[in-house]
Amino acid sequence: MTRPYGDPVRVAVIGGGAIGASVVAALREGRLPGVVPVAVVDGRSVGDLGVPQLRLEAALDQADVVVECAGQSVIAQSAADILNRGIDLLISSVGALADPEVAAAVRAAGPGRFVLTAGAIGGLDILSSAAAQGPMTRVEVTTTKLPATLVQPWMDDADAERLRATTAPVEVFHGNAREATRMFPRSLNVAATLGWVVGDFDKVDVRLIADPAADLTCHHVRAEGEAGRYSFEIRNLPSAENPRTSGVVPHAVLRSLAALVGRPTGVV
Ligand SMILES: NC(=O)C1=CN([C@@H]2O[C@H](COP(=O)(O)OP(=O)(O)OC[C@H]3O[C@@H](n4cnc5c(N)ncnc54)[C@H](OP(=O)(O)O)[C@@H]3O)[C@@H](O)[C@H]2O)C=CC1
Ligand SMILES: O=C([O-])CC(=O)C(=O)O
Repeated sequence: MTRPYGDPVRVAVIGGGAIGASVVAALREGRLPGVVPVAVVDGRSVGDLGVPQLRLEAALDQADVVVECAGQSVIAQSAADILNRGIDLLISSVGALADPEVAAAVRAAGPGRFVLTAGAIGGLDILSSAAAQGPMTRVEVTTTKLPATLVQPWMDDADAERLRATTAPVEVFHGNAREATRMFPRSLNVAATLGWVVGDFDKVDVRLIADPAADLTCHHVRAEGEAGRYSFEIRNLPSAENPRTSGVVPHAVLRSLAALVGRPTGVV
């Protein structure tokens, strides 16, 4: 969307939960000068976040940029439409792009631009550069979270209860990033982000561990290729609002938003 030089960048936030509410609050406090929140969109009432809660259509009428922090269905259902309207899109639910049809539709849409936030992890810059130098031969991530945060609607009651009650670490998933983010859509977007960065969701080997002692959420990334060998261990404090999500994620989203609107903060 074209806007006169110097006009504020208007942001609609989809998802007024742990990430979205923090992003709206930070923007209202002026964290990114010249970037203003104009609407929040959510399927349920989010209370008073200081901006109107609108339906998606009404929010898009007012927005230069959409920040998605709701869930993968929003990307599957609305990303192409948002981009086709010339609105830029920042994606948190990166796992949606592990579906080849969704990824193709998003890549083909425009003139709006889309970017993915690094979210809960880091090191994606060097992995992206390394994958550009030559194919990665090994990409692995082991994520460890509190058991209750990993219960899924597809689990039967007995399995869900066993998971909640576990007193020792237990592996709940081992497979590739495409399958990982489909089975744990609100917990393994990081695995999909690694897949996107190295250009192959199926190459990323993902282990998900439920650990009752995991006061910090851990993402241990190991990768190897022609360019070198990499290992990062990230330990994030879970969000107080939603322990499934790392507390740092809204700050990553704000950092990505700064870059998207052309005001990157230092290291990019
Ligand atoms: N890239 C990364 O590193 C990370 C990405 N994420 C992604 O961000 C998403 C949001 O995280 P978080 O803020 O912690 O989650 P929350 O559950 O706290 O908030 C999400 C909000 O979005 C709402 N919502 C869900 N689907 C839609 C929809 N189709 N339209 C409008 N509103 C919707 C939810 O409503 P309801 O509860 O009724 O569904 C909820 O109010 C996660 O689901 C995940 O996909 C999260 C963490 C890290
Ligand atoms: O916040 C995190 O640590 C990771 C997460 O939920 C996700 O990747 O979906």
